[in-house]
Amino acid sequence: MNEEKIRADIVKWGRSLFERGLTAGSSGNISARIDGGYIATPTNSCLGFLEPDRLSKLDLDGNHISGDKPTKELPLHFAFYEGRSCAAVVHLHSSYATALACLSDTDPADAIPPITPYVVMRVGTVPVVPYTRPGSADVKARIAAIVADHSAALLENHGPIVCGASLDAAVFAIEELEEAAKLAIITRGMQVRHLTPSMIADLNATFRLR
Ligand SMILES: O=C(O)[C@@H](O)C(=O)COP(=O)(O)O
Ligand SMILES: [Zn+2]
Repeated sequence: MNEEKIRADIVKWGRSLFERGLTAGSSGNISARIDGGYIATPTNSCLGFLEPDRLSKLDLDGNHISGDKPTKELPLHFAFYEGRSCAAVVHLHSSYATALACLSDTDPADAIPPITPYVVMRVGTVPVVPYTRPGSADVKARIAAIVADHSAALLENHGPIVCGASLDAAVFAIEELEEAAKLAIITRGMQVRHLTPSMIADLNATFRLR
């Protein structure tokens, strides 16, 4: 949780996610724990062009200490930090996960069908959290209702959010969530073989990163 390393990693991952088209314009936000607080992306910043010294520094209560004004989604990020043991939170507007968040027939309790092992191992079951306006503190109660059992969610009509035990883990998980959402969309209406409950239990027992 070295601050300089976290700042460099947020810039590195932000650029990588942006350049691969996983979030566009000034959408998305990233935060990570450091000793005594957090580093977060500034509001209205483009993840592709972050500067380490301009990232927002917060104390343990989320108060802004230095750097540019933080993302307006701090209530969303803190709902994960307060509800679960995690070290980083990543929110994107990636296309396929966001598409699932917009489809009215997505299962709100289990938005990503378990059709490959990796999504079970890295992400787990993904609920859809009812719509709140971006930046609204109302999202806190909605996340609080699911966060004990889930490290990822789809924000209804908005996009995916994931937390992880490290920034790398959170990024890998949201990338896998996007890939699994893509598979779910492109195989819609086809005869898809799902992993069975016993296959999922075996994966969870063997691999699941909590
Ligand atoms: O969708 C939104 O407006 C936010 O959730 C978002 O993605 C970017 O907001 P900022 O981090 O405040 O720029
Ligand atoms: Zn957003």
